[in-house]
Amino acid sequence: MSSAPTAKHASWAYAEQHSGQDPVFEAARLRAAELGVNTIGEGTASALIALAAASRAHSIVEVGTGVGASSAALLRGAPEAVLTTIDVDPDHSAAARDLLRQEGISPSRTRLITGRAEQVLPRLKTQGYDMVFVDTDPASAAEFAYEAVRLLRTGGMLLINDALHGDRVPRPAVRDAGTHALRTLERALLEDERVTTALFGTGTGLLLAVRT
Ligand SMILES: C[S@@+](CC[C@H](N)C(=O)[O-])C[C@H]1O[C@@H](n2cnc3c(N)ncnc32)[C@H](O)[C@@H]1O
Repeated sequence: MSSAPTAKHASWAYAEQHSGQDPVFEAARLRAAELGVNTIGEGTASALIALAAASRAHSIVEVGTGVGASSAALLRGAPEAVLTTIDVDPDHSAAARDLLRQEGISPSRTRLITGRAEQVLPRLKTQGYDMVFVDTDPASAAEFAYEAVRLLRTGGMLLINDALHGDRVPRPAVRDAGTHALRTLERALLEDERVTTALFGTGTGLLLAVRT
């Protein structure tokens, strides 16, 4: 028997707070509010830390640095990793640099690229990476995801943030372009024989595709 929607929501809210408040992610949230950009919540941060730790990643690519919360989470989980992170907005890259300093990450572990991911991703090495995290806008997520699958080694993980676009993707009546793009991407990855997928309700949706 399925649980009532309110109980489901309470479970989701409880899971989001599983790891408790963290000063680095709290600082990220405040900086993101100042800059008017979204950032990951505590639930997504703890998922990224755990998945990066499980993957024992050495090389990670991130699309959508923002204020650097997800960068900090990925590098905290994978202490041996070097992160290549791309953002088109120099103010966001600067905020991320500050946050990573606060997290105690050596600058030698991050390659912060200010530029459009459409131009940067094609230059990165095929099967050269253990993880790719995509956190930009829904319309471009599909394009970046296809590039990301090319970048991954066998066993590597692609993670698409905001894969449920808030709560829009599960509601059939919602048909805006971004929601449609994310539904199409979910189906495309499900049918892609190079990966195996799982869709988590963490944060605003986290779609995982593991390169087989
Ligand atoms: C939701 S924010 C990322 C939040 C970040 N992952 C965090 O946890 O703080 C999305 C970011 O994607 C960047 N962005 C949007 N389109 C882009 C593109 N085509 N290439 C590179 N960055 C892009 C924006 O400037 C913004 O900083």
